[in-house]
Amino acid sequence: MRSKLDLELVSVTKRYGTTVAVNAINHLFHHGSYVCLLGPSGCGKSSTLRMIAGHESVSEGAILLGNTDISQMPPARRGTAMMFQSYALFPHMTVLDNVAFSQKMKGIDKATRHKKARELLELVGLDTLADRVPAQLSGGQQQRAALARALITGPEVLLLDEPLSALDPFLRIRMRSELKKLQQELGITFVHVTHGQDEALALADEVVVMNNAVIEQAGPAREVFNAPKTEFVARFIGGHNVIALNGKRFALRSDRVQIAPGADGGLETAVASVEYLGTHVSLGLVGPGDTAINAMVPEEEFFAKPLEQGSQVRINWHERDLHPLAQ
Ligand SMILES: Nc1ncnc2c1ncn2[C@@H]1O[C@H](COP(=O)(O)OP(=O)(O)OP(=O)(O)O)[C@@H](O)[C@H]1O
Repeated sequence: MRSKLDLELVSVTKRYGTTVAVNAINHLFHHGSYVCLLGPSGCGKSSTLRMIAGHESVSEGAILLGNTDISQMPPARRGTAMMFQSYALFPHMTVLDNVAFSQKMKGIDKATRHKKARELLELVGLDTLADRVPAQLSGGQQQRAALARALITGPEVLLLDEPLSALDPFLRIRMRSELKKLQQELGITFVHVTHGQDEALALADEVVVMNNAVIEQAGPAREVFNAPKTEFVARFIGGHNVIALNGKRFALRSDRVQIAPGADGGLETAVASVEYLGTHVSLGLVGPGDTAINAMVPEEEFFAKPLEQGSQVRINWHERDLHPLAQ
């Protein structure tokens, strides 16, 4: 069902000179959903986000928020707000003034804008640090300040360009759950650009996988992971093998590869590498025609019958775990 605040891209193209960064993409972002734009470097994710924000012009096509074409509007009037990778906080201003900045530009009086800024700082848990300058904040706190600053305009769509990339791995995982919680509390749309597959799967109600300036596949995180449609998606989303059988190509999840020494059927492979990963052991296998196959074996199962580099092992799978890929 469509809502009045859905965001829609209609045949949106971005050209920089002769480079086509985004090629006639169509997509409907449902209001109130957490969407991750996922793809390798240079696939057009940031250009897409910047066009939605109004920081980059649209070469062709339209961007609709509800029934309004926002593609020619100035950024501040669109109903969108952007949080940048570097947070872009003003170093000489207090956190409170950073958050209140856009309200100051609108000519809103000091008492009103500070009251609003304090509300936002409370929302992100920074109310006690309002009088500090950005250099006196940790990476995670700077990120929250940047979030509060973006949210003060009351956007219907928050655009986040690699918001977690500046954080160390531990903090990244903590902040990503905070982002999700915040999105759920606010009930607005978050569009989050990342090249991290784990991040997209952990956060997104919908994952939009881009490649070479187009959307290769979009859908709920589980659907994209369990049924990748193309070889690119299967490889990029991770955790899959691409195998050729009878002239067709299939995706097969690494954790669905069964290690069945001595069993009939399946494929005969050689163990090229063994990596202990805690919950699983990752086996690098080489099958007929030098096909590389990865098997993720639960650690208990592996250590019940350990294998070594150079061992021969027969692998198998259920027919239902083979997903045909577009040729
Ligand atoms: N201002 C620009 N001028 C010229 N070409 C650009 C400009 N910005 C981006 N491009 C090109 O457009 C293509 C898409 O870039 P974009 O930044 O949208 O990709 P991305 O998927 O966000 O990549 P990354 O993950 O590296 O940020 C690339 O080929 C890039 O070199």
